[in-house]
Amino acid sequence: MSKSEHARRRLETQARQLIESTFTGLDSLHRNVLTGLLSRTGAGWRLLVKTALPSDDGRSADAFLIGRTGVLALLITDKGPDGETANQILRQAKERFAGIPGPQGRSLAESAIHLVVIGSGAGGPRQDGVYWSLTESSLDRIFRRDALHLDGRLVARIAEQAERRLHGYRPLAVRQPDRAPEAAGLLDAGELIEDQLGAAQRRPFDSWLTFLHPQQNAIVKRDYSGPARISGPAGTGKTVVALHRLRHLARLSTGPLLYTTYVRSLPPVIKTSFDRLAPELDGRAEFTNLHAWVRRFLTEREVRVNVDRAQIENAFSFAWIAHRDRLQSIEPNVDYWRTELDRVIKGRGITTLDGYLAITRRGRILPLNASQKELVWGLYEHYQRSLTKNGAHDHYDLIELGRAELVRQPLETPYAAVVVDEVQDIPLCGLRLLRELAGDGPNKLLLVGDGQQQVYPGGWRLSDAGIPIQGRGEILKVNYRNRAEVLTFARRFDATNRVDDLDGADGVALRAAESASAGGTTATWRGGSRDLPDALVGAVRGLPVRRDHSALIVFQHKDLDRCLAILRAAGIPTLALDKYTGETDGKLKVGTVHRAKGLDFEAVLVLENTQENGAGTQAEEERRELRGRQHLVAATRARDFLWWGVLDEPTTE
Ligand SMILES: Nc1ncnc2c1ncn2[C@@H]1O[C@H](COP(=O)(O)OP(=O)(O)OP(=O)(O)O)[C@@H](O)[C@H]1O
Repeated sequence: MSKSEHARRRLETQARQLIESTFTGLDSLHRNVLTGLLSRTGAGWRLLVKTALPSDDGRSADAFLIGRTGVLALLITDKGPDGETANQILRQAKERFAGIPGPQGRSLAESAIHLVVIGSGAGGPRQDGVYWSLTESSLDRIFRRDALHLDGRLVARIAEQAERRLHGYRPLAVRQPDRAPEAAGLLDAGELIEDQLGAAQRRPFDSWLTFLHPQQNAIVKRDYSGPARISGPAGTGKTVVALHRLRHLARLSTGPLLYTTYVRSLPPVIKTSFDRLAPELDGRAEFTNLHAWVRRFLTEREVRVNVDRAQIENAFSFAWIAHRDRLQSIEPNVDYWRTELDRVIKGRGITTLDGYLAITRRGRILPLNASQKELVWGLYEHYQRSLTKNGAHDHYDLIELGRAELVRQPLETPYAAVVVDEVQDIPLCGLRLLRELAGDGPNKLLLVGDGQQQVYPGGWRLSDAGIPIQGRGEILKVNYRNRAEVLTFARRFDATNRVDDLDGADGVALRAAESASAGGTTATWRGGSRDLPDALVGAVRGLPVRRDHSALIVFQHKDLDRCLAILRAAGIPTLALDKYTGETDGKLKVGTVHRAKGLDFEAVLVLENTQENGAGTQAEEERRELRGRQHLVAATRARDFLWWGVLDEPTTE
């Protein structure tokens, strides 16, 4: 028998003896479960057991377990409680625990308190939405390492308060006789090592799963009579609040839930976080990007779509060849007109020249008069004709087809709640579809975003999509992600004169965000392409945190290819951000800023290429502004360490 197995058995024996001497007449289920839980107190878990056991009213928790997964109210029974009883037990638990003060002005969030019902296993583990259902044999799932997110000090802080607040419960603990009391009191050996590793930066765990700022907490629970919006600068916990709220709404409803966004890479990572926050909701919430959702929906409805990149590119090329002479005299850059077509005309769902003549082209610097707009319209018509002739659709057509189908026949089982993250990058037609999908009902639609982080050009206001927010707009201001030095660095990209709250009113810029975490490190490099390999490889090898908690972010595909070749030659393993799901795998994450949106990493390396920062036409002016926002997004992905490289030599290869 291994040493650790031996130690475990000893703790179990101690635990069994203690349970048997403390409670008489317990049934075997209670005895076994309490023994299993109590033996974990030797590794730092805190257990409080109802003194009245075995007499049981079934209307309050049998025990509370506090540990690195947060706070669990436990009911040990073979008969799962009905919804009303479960809610009552959970409510009681929340009353006792919620508001326990935590670090940085935060407090224990109601939504972080779990109800776990443990039975003998007849029905197998089951997720119910209100409670997490486990069996004696699946009890270990509570202690899974991927669910841990609090450090020992926070556990001790909650437990201390809990002991004061809980009447009718007694703390029980066992301890390894041969271990130093201070170590045995908090963590097991593996956890201790992990704690020491993390101590270097002292933010090793995701305490957002448990502690929220009072303002964040209020938004989680607020009752909105219609669509609501959360905005605020980078790293202020908008997504964190949205996830807690999704969980809160799930407990109050029965239907499916949807989290969606424009970016493909974000939903899988957010799903991993949500599964940790709400294990009891397994499968009830769907995490998918907007286009993937629409594709699946149209397939289910047997609506034929044909989105083919080559056909889209061909259609545009032919239209451009036919119209470029007229358009280049207004603005020579083809990308400018492509953006006009995509984000202004198609993205806003405009299908007539009159419609185009009537709109204000928000976010576009170059003014166009009516006759110039007519020239652009020629380009659009040519493009659209080519697509139609070939039976092809572009991504905007896909969204419009989805919306038309929803209008024709709404979903059979509507979503209980829809959360739209990074909403600033969703085209207007996408917003209209989402409104159709969620409806205007109370608490149905939550839009989360920050105009300052828009990485795709083109602009709208929520009112353009017919989404009424009046009085239901929230702004978060405390930045929890970026340590002070990183935040100060990122602020150099905050050149915006005015930040919109997504609906035409004033928002809050990054420069006005309050910083919650001191410290942090930044480093810079500037040089030519010949020196880049040494600089980049040196920066990766010198990262002060684990490589798989770090990312390299660039702004163009050609820089991505260049960096990947350098890293490959140096034998540094990488994972494309497109494939990242939030799991740790030993690899450096690599991708463009478009794939890094909404994510965060302990360390971030950014490579900027000055060739991109051209000067001259108004199109370039607009692109420079966009690039500034992209730089801001890239810099604010870093929690503790930011390396900013500037490549400023014309490439020779
Ligand atoms: N209440 C909290 N307690 C601890 N950390 C928090 C809290 N809220 C947010 N954070 C930290 O800040 C990070 C950023 O949160 P989140 O992604 O929700 O911000 P955001 O406003 O959506 O950012 P962005 O707009 O830049 O994507 C989280 O990963 C977490 O580390």
